Amino acid sequence: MNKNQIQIINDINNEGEPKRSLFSMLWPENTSHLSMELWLEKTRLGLFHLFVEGKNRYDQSHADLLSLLHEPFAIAISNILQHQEILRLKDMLADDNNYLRNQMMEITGDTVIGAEFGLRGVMEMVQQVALLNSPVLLLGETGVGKEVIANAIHYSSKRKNNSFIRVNCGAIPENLIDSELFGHEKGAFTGAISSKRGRFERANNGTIFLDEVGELPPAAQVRLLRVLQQHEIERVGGTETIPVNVRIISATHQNLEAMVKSGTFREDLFYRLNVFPITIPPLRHRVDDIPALISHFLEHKSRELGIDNLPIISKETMEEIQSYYWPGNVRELENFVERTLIQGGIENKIDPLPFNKTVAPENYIGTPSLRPATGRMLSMDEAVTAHILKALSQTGGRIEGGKGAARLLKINPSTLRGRMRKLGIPCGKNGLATRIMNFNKRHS
Ligand SMILES: Nc1ncnc2c1ncn2[C@@H]1O[C@H](COP(=O)(O)OP(=O)(O)OP(=O)(O)O)[C@@H](O)[C@H]1O
Repeated sequence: MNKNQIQIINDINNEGEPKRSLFSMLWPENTSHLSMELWLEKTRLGLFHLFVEGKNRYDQSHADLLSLLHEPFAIAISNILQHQEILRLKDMLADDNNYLRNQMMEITGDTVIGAEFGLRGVMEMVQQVALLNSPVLLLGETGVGKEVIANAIHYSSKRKNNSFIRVNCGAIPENLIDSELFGHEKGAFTGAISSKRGRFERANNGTIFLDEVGELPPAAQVRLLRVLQQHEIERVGGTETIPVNVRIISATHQNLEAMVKSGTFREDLFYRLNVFPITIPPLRHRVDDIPALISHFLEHKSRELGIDNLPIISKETMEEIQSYYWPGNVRELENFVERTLIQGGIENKIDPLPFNKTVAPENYIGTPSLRPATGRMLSMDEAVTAHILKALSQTGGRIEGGKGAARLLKINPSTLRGRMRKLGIPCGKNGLATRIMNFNKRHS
């Protein structure tokens, strides 16, 4: 260090202002001082000050001795400051984490629309499995709410105060999957300028959500299986094994069983993931949830877009919306609400639907409602008719066979036909479709 940075003051009265006034405020007049500035690289860390009673007590030899202590003192002070900064950042991070977790709870955990109606069965299964550590496999078409349900499981589990880490298995390039999932050490490959924790390590003590798990390439399937069996990972380029305690929720819109048969998905991995499968029904099979979903999205989206007046939806428009096929499920409905708000929200009304109903497959015949619009009780015949029509709509009008309505209703196909005749439900598809539409009009 530069010796000039140590100052010897043997008599305060020889110093100029404001130093003299400052020193006389802090120390008695009859004192000598050694003052050393502490620097680390180009950062001034502070001032180290020694004083002793009596004038003319210090000389250059004392200054030289003190200068030997400059580096250790500067390093010690710098460490203390860095430690304090780490503690401050840690507190800040914990606060941020809490805040974000609460936000997540608000967005997802608390807002599973349809939890009491169309998703009731799903939510019952969520409650059964949430507190256990068993892997869960969420099945369902795109946009049905698999991630929403994964969140609900995590936030109802004992792991809710730890991380929920989502991995979109289909969105990570194949050569980066290992490093993304398991992390890497510095220098493991070109571009690995520092070591990095993978998603499994980040999810430790929490939950990892493997979305689109059917998209995992074969090599990554093998490594995932090893983690599931051994509960430990190895970073890319690392030699140590790191234990991880992670709950696995996976999801797919694909038919994994068919993929196992065709050899594109490992059978052993399938059985490990498929411990507790939950199938989330498509939106067209729970049309009674649509009004609640629409008001939920209207409220959220209008807040986001800064639109104050919520549009009023007429009964006819709601019926039209409910009879649509919704191939993109809840996500499509959410986008539809946003688009409608942007286009017509200011006029305070929902314009005629901008979509084309003909996208529904030929055998789609709509889903009847069991809820009478007027609030009156349905007669027994009406309720049975609605129930049969609902089953038929789920089976695409099919009565017989493994995927037929009779199997769904646990009765003989001939008994079902008899009941349908008695209740005036036509058996041919065209007549059936009209019947359901009419029924919906009367009872939705
Ligand atoms: N029951 C629900 N209540 C409230 N919002 C929902 C519900 N289901 C889905 N959503 C919303 O719909 C959108 C799509 O849901 P999500 O991403 O969970 O579907 P997904 O099945 O995981 O889709 P993908 O198969 O494409 O990954 C999200 O914005 C989500 O918040």
